[in-house]
Amino acid sequence: MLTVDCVSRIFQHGKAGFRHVDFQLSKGEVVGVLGTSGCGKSTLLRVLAGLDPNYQGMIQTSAENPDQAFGMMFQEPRLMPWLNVIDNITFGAKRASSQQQAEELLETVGLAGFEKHFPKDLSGGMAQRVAIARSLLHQPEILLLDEPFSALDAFTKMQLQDLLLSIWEKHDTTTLLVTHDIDEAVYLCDRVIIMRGQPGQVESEIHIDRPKPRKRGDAQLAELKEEILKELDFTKT
Ligand SMILES: Nc1ncnc2c1ncn2[C@@H]1O[C@H](COP(=O)(O)OP(=O)(O)OP(=O)(O)O)[C@@H](O)[C@H]1O
Repeated sequence: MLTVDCVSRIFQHGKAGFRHVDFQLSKGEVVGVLGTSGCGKSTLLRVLAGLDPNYQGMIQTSAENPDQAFGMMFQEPRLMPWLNVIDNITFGAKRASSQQQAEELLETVGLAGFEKHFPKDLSGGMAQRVAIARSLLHQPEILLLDEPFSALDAFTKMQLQDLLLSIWEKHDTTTLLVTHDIDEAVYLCDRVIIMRGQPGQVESEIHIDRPKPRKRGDAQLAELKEEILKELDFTKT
């Protein structure tokens, strides 16, 4: 569970990344964050992940061990080129069981047998699969995804979205997904938070009450997409 209570990030000279953000995530919930460029989505994820401690407000999780509160994945895989796949996944891990867990995760993401490959030998989609495995290694309470598939081609993106769905089904991982892709949000999320403005604030929330797995062409998802576009002020589409 995650509670974000009146959180703001003010940069030097009083410039705000985002302001007075409030929301909650329940166990196993997948929540999307949508908003126009510059409204503070990435800044918010950085603050939640503990990469930027200079925020105001309160952030609370139910994780007993703070090191296990968040796992993070970015738009690009951020693998270390001099380490093979398995060493990239276990890099920095302290537990003796990490090696075996990494091998299991590699199988989960469809890359069994690629343990000894180096990042230069992987496609963009394969590298993001490794990044997914790495983000799950310490069994985080909450997964933070910052536009994880936006650099991938359409087919690879759909494969990885379906991979996330199967991981959620198995692990019930609470997830916050920042995306620009409204189709992705309505296909994957239980709820979408809409941010607007500069500095950004939470403007509204839309519940995607459709059973999973969903059909990408579902007419009700198309209606929800329309609703989101209206909330974002793209009324002509
Ligand atoms: N270190 C910083 N110092 C000053 N301003 C910053 C800093 N980091 C981000 N900002 C500002 O905070 C605002 C929010 O940026 P952020 O990257 O979080 O937006 P975003 O919604 O993720 O944008 P995009 O969708 O384009 O990725 C922007 O106006 C940005 O210029």
